[in-house]
Amino acid sequence: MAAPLLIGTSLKMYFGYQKTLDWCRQVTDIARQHPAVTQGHAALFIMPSFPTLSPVLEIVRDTDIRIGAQNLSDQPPGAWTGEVSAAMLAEMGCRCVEVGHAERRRHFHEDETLIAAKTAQAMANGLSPVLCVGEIEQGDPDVAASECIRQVESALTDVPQPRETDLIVAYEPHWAIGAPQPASKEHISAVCIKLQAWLDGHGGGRVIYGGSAGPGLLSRLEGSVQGMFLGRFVHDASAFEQILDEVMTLHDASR
Ligand SMILES: O=C[C@H](O)COP(=O)(O)O
Repeated sequence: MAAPLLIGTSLKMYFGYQKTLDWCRQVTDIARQHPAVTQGHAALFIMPSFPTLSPVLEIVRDTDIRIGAQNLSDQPPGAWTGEVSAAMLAEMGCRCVEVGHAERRRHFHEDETLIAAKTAQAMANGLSPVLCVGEIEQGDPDVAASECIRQVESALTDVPQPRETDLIVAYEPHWAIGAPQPASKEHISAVCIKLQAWLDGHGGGRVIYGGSAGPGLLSRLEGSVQGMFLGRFVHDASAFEQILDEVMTLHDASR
């Protein structure tokens, strides 16, 4: 059977505590009964804010939904006030963690050295990095693909080979994040196919797309991505169900 499509979301800092738990319960209820999930065609991950990780882990306890943090420290446990270690996230039951998101690069000045250290910390503790890469300005997809490959290579600098932890690469063109619509399907496909080919030759990993993604996009991408990294357009949890319906339709069409 083909690997399940990865359908994940970061809730960023949009929701409060109670709304996060309510939303996660809704999505978990959808996942429990949706054939795309129960038949193994979709694998879900959710990245809520730090204070909600523990109750959200409890909400998804009897499912295979992966929970991850939106950030981690680049350091092992120690005197780093206000930071959260990869070791603690793994101990809690997190299975993935976001690294290198455009908002952290832009607003928190995270540079490539820091992103490489965070990626290495994640992997050393068995957390799959959801490594976000993408070009800043809209332009030629070949140039964008080269830039993304360069960013992935840089992020993996400190990771020992062969890699022992799964890598998820989220292609998120900065200009398409928080926009009215995603990048064009031609642009996304051209970049993701090149990025995936590079990963296939360099230790593996799976490319998903994020940036104003919502219902309908996965179908339009016709197999050129291995999943979606969703934001605002799944804040209504029913959108998650629509995307899982698409996964099922794609699966049925491929038989
Ligand atoms: O983490 C998710 C991405 O940055 C996409 O967010 P967005 O779909 O709200 O643009």
